Amino acid sequence: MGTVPSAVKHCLSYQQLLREHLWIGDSVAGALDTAQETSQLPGLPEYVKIVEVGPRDGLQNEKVIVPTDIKIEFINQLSQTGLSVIEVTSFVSSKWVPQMADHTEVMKGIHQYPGVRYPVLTPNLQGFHRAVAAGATEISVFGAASESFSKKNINCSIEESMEKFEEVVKSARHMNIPTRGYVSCALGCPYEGNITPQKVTEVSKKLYGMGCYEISLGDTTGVGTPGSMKRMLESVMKEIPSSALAVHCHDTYGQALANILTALQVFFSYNSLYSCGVGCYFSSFVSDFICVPSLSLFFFFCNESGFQFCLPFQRHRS
Ligand SMILES: CC(C)(COP(=O)([O-])OP(=O)([O-])OC[C@H]1O[C@@H](n2cnc3c(N)ncnc32)[C@H](O)[C@@H]1OP(=O)([O-])[O-])[C@@H](O)C(=O)NCCC(=O)NCCSC(=O)C[C@@](C)(O)CC(=O)[O-]
Repeated sequence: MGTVPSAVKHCLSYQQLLREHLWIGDSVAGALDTAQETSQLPGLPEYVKIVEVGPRDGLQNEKVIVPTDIKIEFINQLSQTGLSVIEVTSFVSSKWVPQMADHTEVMKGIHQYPGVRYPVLTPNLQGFHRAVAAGATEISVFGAASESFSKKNINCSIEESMEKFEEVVKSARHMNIPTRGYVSCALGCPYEGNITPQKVTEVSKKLYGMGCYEISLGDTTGVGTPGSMKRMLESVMKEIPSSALAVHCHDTYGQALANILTALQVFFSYNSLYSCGVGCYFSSFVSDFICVPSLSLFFFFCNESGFQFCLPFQRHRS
């Protein structure tokens, strides 16, 4: 893809880039289009769903508070790119995550495009009720496979977190609100180091069992490798159908794409044998959009230096 910024390659397939002629001349695009559009790489999914989490996972780490209207504009522009799911914000404590203090304003302020879903993070019932009051129609609870990370992130043990999530999922179900579940530290923990695939499986199974429709397995600090990704997924897939799994790979050490490729291959091989559907996330680093919010969204991906965002994928097989 020549000089197309690498972060852009993370979010669009080459077919989509060519089809929409974003930077590439019509003649080149046309020539490649016919030959490549119909072909599918063997051993890889035909379709991948991207769930954009930049407005939440990216912005939550920004040191300078991003103005609410910029966040809303960012989300509105993302909505026009063809994404089907955009994670908007988190209903967490502003003492812990000041960047998300405007969750209600952001949720109420965005334009909700038809066909796009806008989930938000809710760690407990308090967050859930606030999210619903702000108009959220899909939520995510977020646990961890590491005790230390759970305590530092949401101030409770894994077991306590499961009790809180159970309440949230139950309330959500009564209101016909779908819930996703995150499992952080699926490939390693910043405090404990190695995390066993068995522990990831155990936590994932609990979240799935309580009613989360999809489990997103997070390589929170980007320490994963294709080998550890494969081992972890093979363990989790013994308990949870791959159609209900996603991966969320931070690109801290430049391994996200390799890890995602591995996840897609593992999901594909299982799907070929069994049923359908996969999911995976990846993240990248972006920096420019805050400075140039009025430009086309894709200009925002030019520099790989700023904050992080994640793009979950999901595949459907016919
Ligand atoms: C979980 C809590 C809220 C517990 O908060 P807490 O302080 O531990 O809990 P608490 O229940 O003892 O409550 C203490 C105070 O917090 C308030 N409170 C209680 N709940 C809420 C709420 N929902 N929203 C707003 N306020 C809340 C509550 O009202 C009370 O207020 P006070 O009486 O002191 O004034 C807190 O620890 C927190 O906000 N943590 C932040 C977690 C977070 O957002 N982390 C980053 C996202 S997770 C992530 O990035 C990983 C992921 C998903 O991306 C996947 C991956 O990469 O691996």
